[in-house]
Formats: sequence, structure tokens, C-alpha cells
Amino acid sequence: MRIGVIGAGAWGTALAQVAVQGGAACLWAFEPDVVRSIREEQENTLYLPGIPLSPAIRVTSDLADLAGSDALLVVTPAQHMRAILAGAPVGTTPLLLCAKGIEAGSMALMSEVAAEVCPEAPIAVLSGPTFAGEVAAGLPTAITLACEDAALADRLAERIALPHFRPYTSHDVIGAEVGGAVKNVLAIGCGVVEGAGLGRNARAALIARGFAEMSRFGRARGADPATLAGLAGLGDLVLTCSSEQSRNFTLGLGLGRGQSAASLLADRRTVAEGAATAPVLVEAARRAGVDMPIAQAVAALIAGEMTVEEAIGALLTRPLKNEAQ
Ligand SMILES: NC(=O)C1=CN([C@@H]2O[C@H](COP(=O)(O)OP(=O)(O)OC[C@H]3O[C@@H](n4cnc5c(N)ncnc54)[C@H](O)[C@@H]3O)[C@@H](O)[C@H]2O)C=CC1
Ligand SMILES: O=C(CO)COP(=O)(O)O
Repeated sequence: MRIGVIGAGAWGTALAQVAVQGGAACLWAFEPDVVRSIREEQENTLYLPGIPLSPAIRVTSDLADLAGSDALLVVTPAQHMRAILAGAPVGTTPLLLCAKGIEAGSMALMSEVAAEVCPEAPIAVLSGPTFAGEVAAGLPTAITLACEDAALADRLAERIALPHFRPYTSHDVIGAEVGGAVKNVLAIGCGVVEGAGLGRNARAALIARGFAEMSRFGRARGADPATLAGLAGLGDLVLTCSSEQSRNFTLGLGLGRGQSAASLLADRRTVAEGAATAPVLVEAARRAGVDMPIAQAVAALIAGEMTVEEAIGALLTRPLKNEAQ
């Protein structure tokens, strides 16, 4: 199976490194500098520095070179996915969506965007606790591969699996997507807790109550609760809420230390998906009648509508209630 990878940020590059170990892999990069550095130095110096890449990875700046792929891994940031897919040679080629976010404006999950832009393509989702640097360095990793077509899920999983990279198949595309999109927003909140010095108890409370928000939102979107309790939900939430390797967590860390979102987001090359997803998630939750106070606080901090003290105060003064609600 020839694999095409669309997007050569840290995650697309790591996935190309995984895919090339089981057969042909061609990686499309948005920036010519990335194509040059991978071709000439076998390293993605912009997005995954310090990791030697397999010379067998083909790299291109022309999406047309991905024609004839047997599957396409789509790894652009969520807000760019629609435009990039529209220019890609997809047709009936299966798409394995790897971005974690909700599209601004449409409030669509990535599978909904892909279904609109590429109506003939079968759709699967890859999501879980997977820092790109660790995957590319060959450290053990497990991930959810979700697809309604179980036979296709099995084929894709067999193609990308390695001894240190274990995909677990699932039927639940929506659950895998909701987990990945919501945990990014919550990871910003955990970074705030850390940056403001609120302690480990507060961080554990945010993870657990954040998981309750993720579960409520997932239920409203038709997710299977078991998916959210697995790698793509709780697994990824724990990872990104506990490590400075997470861009979302470090964004929150800066907010918690009193820096403004505008200054933290200005001129950054790497993506912190939770910043774009937070306001969309809050609006989607409001329309669905789902209570998401932590996501609301994160969105307000990013918009500069609340100080850290106000956000914390708003969360701590909510009426007492039953934990199951
Ligand atoms: N880095 C990681 O450890 C993981 C990332 N992801 C997800 O993968 C997706 C991609 O993230 P990363 O590879 O980490 O990105 P990155 O932060 O390493 O790189 C930024 C990416 O944005 C692209 N980009 C910038 N401007 C663009 C434009 N105008 N049009 C199209 N693309 C543009 C760049 O080419 C590059 O691929 C995100 O949704 C992220 O949440 C998922 C799992 C792990
Ligand atoms: O999704 C990730 C790990 O699973 C990467 O998290 P960040 O985007 O916060 O770095």
C-alpha cells in the first residue's frame, strides 16, 4: 500500500517516518524550505529538528505527486484542512484524518469537512496520545484508528503498525475526533493551572472535570463513551495535560504566568490547535445545550475577555452539584 502524507509539520513528518517502514511513503510539504531540508539533510529542521529521517521518504511540494496513493494521511492543521483537501488528488482514495480540531465557522469535525470536500473518499481517523518527537524517535506508542468500515480499519492498521507503534481499531469516528479536539482546549486550561501555581490537586480536578465536559459534549455528538475513556480521549488528555512537550499546555502555561494570548500566539510557527478550537467548541456546546465551564474559561482567556484570576474565580464559585451531573 503506497501512503501519501499531506502536511509535513511535526506530526506528518513523524507519520511518514512510520509509514515508510512498511512500504512506499510520499510526504507533501507546504513550505519549500521543508522539502529542501528533508531532501538534502534527511531532517525536517523547521518542525521536527534533531530527528534523522529515513532517506526512503519521498518528499514533494506538488500535491499532484500524491496521485496513485492507496491511502492519504491528512495531517494539516484543522483550520487549513478544507483548502488543502480541495486541491489534493483524492477521488476514491481512503483518507486517514490526523488533525485534532473543529473548523471555525462551520463548527464541523474534520470527518465532516472531508465528507463535504471529498464525497467519494472513505474516511478514517487517527487520534491518541502521540507526541510526534517520541513517535519519530521510535518510542512505544498506542493510538486509535477509527473507521465505520471495519475491513478498511484493519487494512490501514496493518499497513501503519510497527512493533513500537500500535493502532487499536474502533468503529467510532466521531468519538475519536471529539476526544482529540476537546483535549487540546483542556490542555490549555491545565497549563494555566500550572503557570498560575495552583497545585497538583487543582490540575487533577481539571483533568477529571474536563473529562466530564468532554464526555457530555461527546454524548451530544453521538460519540461512544468507551472511545472517550480510551486512547483518543482520556489517554490523550492525560498526556497533554501533564507535559511541556504539548504546545497547548505551554500556551496555557504562559497565560497562567500572566502573558497575553495575543503575544503568545503572535509569530508562532507551530500550531496550538486548542486556541482556534476553544471558541468554536464553546459555541457548539452552547447550541447543543451542553455545559462546558472549563472550555468557556479557556476561550475567554484566549479572547482576552477575562484575567486568570477572574477565570479561576468563575470556576470556583459555581453552585455545588452532584459529581455525576
Ligand atoms: N505534533 C504532534 O505531536 C501531534 C499533532 N497532531 C495534530 O496534527 C496536526 C498538525 O500538527 P503538527 O504536525 O504538529 O503541526 P506543526 O505545528 O508541527 O506545523 C505547522 C503545520 O502547519 C502548516 N501550515 C502553516 N501554514 C499553513 C497554510 N497556510 N496552509 C496549510 N498548512 C499550513 C505547516 O506546513 C505545518 O505542517 C494538528 O491538528 C495537531 O493537533 C496530532 C498528534 C500529535
Ligand atoms: O496531540 C498531541 C499529542 O497527542 C500533541 O499535543 P500538542 O498539539 O498540544 O503539542
